[in-house]
Amino acid sequence: MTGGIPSALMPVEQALEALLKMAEGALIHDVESVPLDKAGARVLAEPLVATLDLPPWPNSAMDGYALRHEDLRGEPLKVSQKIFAGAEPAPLESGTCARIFTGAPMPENADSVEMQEHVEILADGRVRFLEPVREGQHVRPRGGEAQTGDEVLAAGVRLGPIELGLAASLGLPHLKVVRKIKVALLSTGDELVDPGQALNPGQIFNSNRVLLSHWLERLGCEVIDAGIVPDDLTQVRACLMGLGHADLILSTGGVSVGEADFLGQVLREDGDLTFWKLAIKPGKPLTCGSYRGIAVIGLPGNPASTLVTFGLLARAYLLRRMGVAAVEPLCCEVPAGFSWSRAGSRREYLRARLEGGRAVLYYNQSSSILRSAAWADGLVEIPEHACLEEGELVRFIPFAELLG
Ligand SMILES: Nc1nc2c(c(=O)[nH]1)N[C@H]1C(S)=C(S)[C@@H](COP(=O)(O)OP(=O)(O)OC[C@H]3O[C@@H](n4cnc5c(N)ncnc54)[C@H](O)[C@@H]3O)O[C@H]1N2
Ligand code: MOO
Repeated sequence: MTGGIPSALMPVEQALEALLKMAEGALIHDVESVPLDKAGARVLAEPLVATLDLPPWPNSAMDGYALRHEDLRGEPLKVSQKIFAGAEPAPLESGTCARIFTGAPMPENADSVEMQEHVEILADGRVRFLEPVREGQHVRPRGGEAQTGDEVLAAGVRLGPIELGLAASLGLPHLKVVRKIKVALLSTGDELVDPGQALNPGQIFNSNRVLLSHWLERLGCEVIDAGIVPDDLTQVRACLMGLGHADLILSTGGVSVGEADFLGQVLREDGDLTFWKLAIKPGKPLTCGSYRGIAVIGLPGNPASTLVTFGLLARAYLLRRMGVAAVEPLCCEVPAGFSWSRAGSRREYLRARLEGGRAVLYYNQSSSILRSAAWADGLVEIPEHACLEEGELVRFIPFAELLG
């Protein structure tokens, strides 16, 4: 549909598919090595392969006594050594046990551990085992978590606290990650001023810029602040021309049909339009294409429209460009704590909170209201042309999934 103006609204899945295809055609291939403590939110560029066995030696899972199972013949055992975590134990003398603590290496010849709560210490210091001991119990075997050569994380995984902890457990000080995608962030609108400036008649504070720049950083993007551009065709065009060093131009506002909506006009007239106008509420005028070879996503300016279209569509595009496979948020189905009789032709995303396991709606779902999202835990999806009875299951997409 490049260059044309669509008459029908594009379904959300189709727009997502088009965005992911665009992203796959322009994957970021540059790789850099970053220290572990700077690797949060980055995307792993190559599989993470274990360079050692984890754990590197068998060790005790309990505070207690290490023994050789065949030495248990009903008689108490003498304690021949004490082994703390970090120690290098001597081989276990036959017919004895070793005092051992959680995480301490098992001595050679020992194959089982009994927890200290299940033994009795006799007056002469020997240990009587009060419960049957299963051979191998409470021993964490060498390589039980990973063996040398195992792929523990795939390329394209996003590095969060868990993945970084895993890399640290393998002793890796640096990780190879995909270069951050450079996103030029642009706000359009004569009415906008940034917080800290005086608010003159007719003006409003620019909330989209801060919302998106923090969000982009959480997603591992590099933000290029392209400022606020007035509603002026020449200036919008000049601004886009000046952003040729970005991987993506992400704008808000100016994509609807008003006389001052120039972002969309520039893209339609002298860029390449991939799509415009989706069957989504809020967010209908979402515009996507490229300008002089640079990808452009034009989010609608209303704050809740910006939030929904960025969270459901632009986020997936950005992650996929950095090679992330899993770009869809995990969602669940919950009973609706409301009924819905306004079947619409656009798929609707309502800001909702979970209360007693049910989704309840913020009382004002206007796309101009950001407070609704601050109140909510996530978005409830109402399919096109659907009505709902209270208690029916609805799809719920937690903000926690979208924001990270
Ligand atoms: N005749 C029609 N009018 C509108 C339609 C339509 O189909 N026909 N669509 C409406 C829908 S839906 C949306 S969404 C908006 C989107 O308009 P734009 O993307 O062109 O955005 P603007 O007109 O520039 O702004 C909309 C609204 O949002 C405020 N805004 C803009 N930028 C920011 C910002 N950075 N921070 C905070 N608030 C911002 C702006 O002041 C407007 O109130 O169009 C409808 N109109
Ligand atoms: O799509 Mo608009 O975002 O309904 O307000």
